[in-house]
Amino acid sequence: MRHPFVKICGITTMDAAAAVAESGAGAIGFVFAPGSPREVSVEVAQSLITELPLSLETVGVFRRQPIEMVLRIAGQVGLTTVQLHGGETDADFDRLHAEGLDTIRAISIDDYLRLTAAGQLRTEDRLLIDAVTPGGGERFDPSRLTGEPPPGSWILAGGLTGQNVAELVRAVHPPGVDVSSGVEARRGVKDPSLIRAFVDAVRAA
Ligand SMILES: O=C(O)c1ccccc1N[C@@H]1O[C@H](COP(=O)(O)O)[C@@H](O)[C@H]1O
Repeated sequence: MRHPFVKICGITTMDAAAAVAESGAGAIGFVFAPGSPREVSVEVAQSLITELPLSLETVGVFRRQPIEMVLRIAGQVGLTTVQLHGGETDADFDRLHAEGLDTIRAISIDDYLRLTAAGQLRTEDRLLIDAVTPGGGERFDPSRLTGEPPPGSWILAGGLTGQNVAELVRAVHPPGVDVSSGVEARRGVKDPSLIRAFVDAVRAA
């Protein structure tokens, strides 16, 4: 069986970045959203990325920030991928693609179901489906997705941990999973052993 792709988000230190690289995860996320307990500076993200294997997808997470700023930071840091959490337009995604960036459109489960019912969901976007408050460790009932399986290589997020991810993978079969607060020793501080345990749990599912 093919295991889901794993993204570990909110990395701010070298020991956590090394744990992500060694764990076999497919992507590492850096949060540039002001006010987040995981916010990282351009300089720190640059220094972490230079130590990472080229095979790892490097994702910048942004929330309601101008697209010019997103593009500037992506270029400075050397990101492969941009994850947007609201305020973006379809034209913003087209612009990012034109600049050679991959994208992830983060969307709450409520908005996903609403847009799907209205026939307004862009099916070409790689979706990250989350609860309502990103990075808050909040979960949603995965059975809400079973009637409306998302298109493409979508990513399940929201309150995942090394304890619950295997059961969710078996129940929902997401192509990808994403974790942030569920691999933290305390708010905003990653625990390398929890990162490794999370990836191991996904592989054991
Ligand atoms: O982590 C944050 O503080 C954050 C801030 C702004 C936008 C997104 C943020 N986090 C994203 O939330 C999901 C799920 O996180 P969790 O596992 O429930 O804690 C993840 O994609 C983070 O990138």
